[in-house]
Amino acid sequence: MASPALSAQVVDAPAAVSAVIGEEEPFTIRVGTRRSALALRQVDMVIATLKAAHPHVSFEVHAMKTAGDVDKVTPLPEMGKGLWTNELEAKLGAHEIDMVVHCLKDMPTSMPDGMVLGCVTAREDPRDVVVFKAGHEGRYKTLTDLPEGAVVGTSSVRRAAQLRRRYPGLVFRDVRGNIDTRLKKVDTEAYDCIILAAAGLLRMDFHDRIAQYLDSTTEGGGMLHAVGQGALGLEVRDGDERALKLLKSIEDRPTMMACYAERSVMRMLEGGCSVPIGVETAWVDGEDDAEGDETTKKKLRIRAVVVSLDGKEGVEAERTEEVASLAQADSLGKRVAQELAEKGAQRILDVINAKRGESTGAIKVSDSAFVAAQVGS
Ligand SMILES: NCc1[nH]cc(CCC(=O)O)c1CC(=O)O
Repeated sequence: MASPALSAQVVDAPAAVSAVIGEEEPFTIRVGTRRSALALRQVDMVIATLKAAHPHVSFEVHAMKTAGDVDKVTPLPEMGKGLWTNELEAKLGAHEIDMVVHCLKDMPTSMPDGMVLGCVTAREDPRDVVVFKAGHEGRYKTLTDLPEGAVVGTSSVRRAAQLRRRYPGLVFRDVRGNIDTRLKKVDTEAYDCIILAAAGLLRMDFHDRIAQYLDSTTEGGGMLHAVGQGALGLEVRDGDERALKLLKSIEDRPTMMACYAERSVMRMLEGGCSVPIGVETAWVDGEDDAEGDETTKKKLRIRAVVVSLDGKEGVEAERTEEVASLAQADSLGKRVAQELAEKGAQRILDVINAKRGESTGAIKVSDSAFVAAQVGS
């Protein structure tokens, strides 16, 4: 990516010079986004990065509400897939916009026909965090400090189920709404703390509300974050080469590969509905070879867990492999899903499906599902 200083020089150059150095014709990209403060902040960040690298391109923000923004009552797992994305994708398909900036974690793991995940940008901290009620911070530093019966706000089955497993004395209660709403609710309603993604809080400058970061190494019982959490996914129409080329310049390849692996695990395990699955990926040093550090291959380590709704059962898997392409990231994810299935994830998913009834469709991890999964979809 060009540095902002270099880009500024290109902008200031006379037209003739621009032509000589191959500067392109100006054009406009219409960028779709949700209307929440976080979504708008994210779209601003993406546009700022794109503009720095491509000063000849203009950007227009088209903000709109999605089903997830409108219906704040129906439990999330019952709202089906694409509750944060469908309306935006319809506009993209109708050529009313050219690109959508999503929280990658809100994007279904299979892309609709005619759309592609053009790129994933640099990831914010992917971890979940604990935010205590204002005034509680003095008394409690971590979840372990909370007394029996303390109320934890989260509407995420993944979060509640993992934490129930580690902290059976805590009570879990739904909390919905944008970040501001949830922070207000923890302060004023009957919650002792809430669990949120670090990424949203950090992007909205609420650093000071973060009391504890939760990950697999958390003392007293950690948890794994959502697939794609903390990353932004930029979606465009398949075949829109101009937009795709633009996105390539701001892609973060290691993040994109890690997220492909995470999404692949989830895609293999889900059927008609969402699965309480946590993941954690890291690039770790591979074997040193004779050439020394320069050629040391980085390996991708992925941990994953599938938990039962009551938190009583959990199936975990971990693999570390060399990954140098999106297809390899995808296969790593499939192997992790296969391992989870072999260890009993299917039993947990069957119970969840039975509870949710027939409307959501059954989850089945079968060999045919593995074969049918599209690499890179
Ligand atoms: N719709 C929920 C949602 N989608 C993305 C984020 C956080 C930001 C991110 O993961 O990139 C959140 C809020 C939360 O989980 O606390």
